[in-house]
Amino acid sequence: MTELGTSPLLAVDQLSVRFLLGPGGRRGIVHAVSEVGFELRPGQVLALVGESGCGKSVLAASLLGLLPANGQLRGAARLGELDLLRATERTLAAEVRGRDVGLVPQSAASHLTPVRTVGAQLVEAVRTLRPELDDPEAHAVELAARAGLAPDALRHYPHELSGGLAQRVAVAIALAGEPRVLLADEPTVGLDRPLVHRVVDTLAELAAEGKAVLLITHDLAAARRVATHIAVMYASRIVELGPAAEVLGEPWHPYTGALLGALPGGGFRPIPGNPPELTALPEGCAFCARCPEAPGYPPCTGDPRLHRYGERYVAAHPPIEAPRTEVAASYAVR
Ligand SMILES: Nc1ncnc2c1ncn2[C@@H]1O[C@H](COP(=O)(O)OP(=O)(O)OP(=O)(O)O)[C@@H](O)[C@H]1O
Ligand code: NI
Repeated sequence: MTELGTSPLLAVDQLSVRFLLGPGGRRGIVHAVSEVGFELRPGQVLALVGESGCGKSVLAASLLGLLPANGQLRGAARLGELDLLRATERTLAAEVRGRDVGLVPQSAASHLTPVRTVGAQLVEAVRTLRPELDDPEAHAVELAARAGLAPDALRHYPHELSGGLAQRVAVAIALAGEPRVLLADEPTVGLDRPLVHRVVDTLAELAAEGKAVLLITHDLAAARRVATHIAVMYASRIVELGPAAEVLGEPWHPYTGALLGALPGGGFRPIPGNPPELTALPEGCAFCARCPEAPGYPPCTGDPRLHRYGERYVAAHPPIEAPRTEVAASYAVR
């Protein structure tokens, strides 16, 4: 696991994103991300899980300066020494996106040019991002190997590749700028289980080499396979955060438990009802309206902020034997 004292590559604190609907927000305000905090250190794979629309992609976009024009940001986010939320577009484009932060997009094939081989596209990424290298072709083959691709795959056009191979091409391209952080937004959507495993295993290997990975996914089974840490997001907030084995082994927030119950191993029990509208979030714990345990045990305090208990953080639902209740001032993932 992580060595203590390693400083975070990415540190997010109290980050909120609002979208104004209509001029001045007169038609409503979407609370897409609320007071989110986490830290990401070398060697960690942090899986950000939660149902569709809870704010995962908006959170990722906000870190990279890719929010739509009606988005408003508050809080703090640092990439090493760089203040991401105050960085200029020029800095974000030149130093962050594709460089310090490698992006593995959803449906990779659609981000590739159909008329050129994937090898040519990978070599071009190397030429652009590593102009100092004498032999970009050789480096492209090396990157492909690190992403689990045989050199032969590079001769193909995107449409000739399976979804799993296309995702690995995307991983290879994301590695071209030697990023310290990899951000993968639903990299396994539409893949069958063995391919899901191969893609996420590749991400885990990169973390083991010292990179930090933020894996955004609906897929708790994939998260269970490779994540060192889990952040569970519901209706714009992180409701639970901690070491993956502990959070998945003994979820404290009933939403985490409900997500696990919807897996094959949990009996495929769907979560009844729908998440609240992000334009009209309730006060307090947003999950209460759907909660199988409400009113129940552990009792819901209704406080939607994360509270810290040792290495774990949970909102609204203190563990049964809570040693101490303290609002998390920061979100050190240890
Ligand atoms: N420009 C925008 N204006 C208003 N609302 C927006 C805008 N962009 C995104 N949203 C809303 O923000 C919320 C969060 O969306 P987001 O894409 O982050 O969800 P997600 O968790 O990534 O879902 P999925 O798993 O389906 O990708 C959604 O309700 C979405 O409709
Ligand atoms: Ni998304």
